[in-house]
Amino acid sequence: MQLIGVVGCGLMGSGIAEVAAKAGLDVIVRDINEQAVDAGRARIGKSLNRAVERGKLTAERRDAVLSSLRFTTDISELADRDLVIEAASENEEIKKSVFADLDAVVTKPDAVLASNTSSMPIVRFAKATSRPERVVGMHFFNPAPVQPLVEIVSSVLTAPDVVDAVRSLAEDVLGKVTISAQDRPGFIVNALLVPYLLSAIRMYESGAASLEDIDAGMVNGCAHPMGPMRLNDLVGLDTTLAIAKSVHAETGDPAYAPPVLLSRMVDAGFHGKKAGRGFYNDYS
Ligand SMILES: CCCCCCCC(=O)CC(=O)SCCNC(=O)CCNC(=O)[C@H](O)C(C)(C)COP(=O)(O)OP(=O)(O)OC[C@H]1O[C@@H](n2cnc3c(N)ncnc32)[C@H](O)[C@@H]1OP(=O)(O)O
Ligand SMILES: NC(=O)C1=CN([C@@H]2O[C@H](COP(=O)(O)OP(=O)(O)OC[C@H]3O[C@@H](n4cnc5c(N)ncnc54)[C@H](O)[C@@H]3O)[C@@H](O)[C@H]2O)C=CC1
Repeated sequence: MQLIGVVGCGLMGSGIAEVAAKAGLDVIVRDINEQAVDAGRARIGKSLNRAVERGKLTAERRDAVLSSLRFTTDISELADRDLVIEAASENEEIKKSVFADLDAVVTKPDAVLASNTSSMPIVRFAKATSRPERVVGMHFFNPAPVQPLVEIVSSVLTAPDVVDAVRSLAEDVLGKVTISAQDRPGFIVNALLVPYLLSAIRMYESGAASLEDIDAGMVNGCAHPMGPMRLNDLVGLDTTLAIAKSVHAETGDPAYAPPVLLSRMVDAGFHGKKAGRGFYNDYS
């Protein structure tokens, strides 16, 4: 797998594209319009510049990585890819339509189509294609260049050789740690993480504690790198809401029900750090 496509260059797509390009792969990134493409390109450039400033990457290597990345708004440019990783917005209809489009344009019969969805059933995306056995979940964590984990999610239709191929790419080429998850709501990590993040929002919403105290509690009491309210902002509140809705719709478990405050924040356009404002309002 040398030729990689990434669909969506928001927070995760740009991070995944950066990881793949740094690993020496040829990467084409597709988003829906020039504005989104420009934002993704800028995000990757900023991340690579930061690595140069911190002495983790040479300027020459940064330039080589940037030149192995191409950006497009035309999905047909992904025709020759060996692997396409879908990282579009957490919306089932958008993702199904991306998979149907990929099925129509990606030509190699052994190509793999992967989804970075946080919560949605992989089998539904598989069924949007004529090759459901070639569809798998590759769930990276945010920020993708930093977090080691990739959850490999097999649907009931995924072929074993597809699972082996993406695991070996994630571990041997991208340098990630993998775990195997079944195609169940929230897979492994988010099944555990979502109730925690939503509980923090409920605690804040109830007036029981301030944002700062909730976060300071988990950072200083449990050695988390950031507290849950900052983490909600990092993930993106629109994405957090979509994940909660999706897992709650399937499980009916009240632990996954989105708090009203979360919906209102999204209604207001406060989508977290990426939008400059979420629960916190100190993002420059
Ligand atoms: C309710 C429903 C919700 C469910 C949501 C589920 C969403 C999903 O599907 C799954 C997920 O991804 S869940 C999120 C998982 N991520 C986390 O938990 C992040 C926790 N935070 C951290 O790791 C650090 O605070 C963090 C790394 C972010 C920042 O660390 P620091 O505070 O120490 O900041 P820095 O000193 O600036 O950075 C440390 C090192 O990391 C590098 N770095 C940071 N951000 C980066 C970025 N965006 N891109 C590339 N590199 C980045 C930074 O350069 C530095 O590297 P070193 O120089 O080697 O130390
Ligand atoms: N934000 C997070 O912490 C994590 C998110 N994820 C998952 O990754 C996926 C992307 O999330 P983010 O990058 O955070 O979202 P984001 O909102 O930052 O970016 C989504 C991108 O998808 C693009 N997009 C929408 N429709 C598209 C289409 N039809 N074709 C191509 N691009 C399209 C948007 O223009 C946008 O640039 C979601 O499935 C999310 O659940 C997975 C792990 C962590």
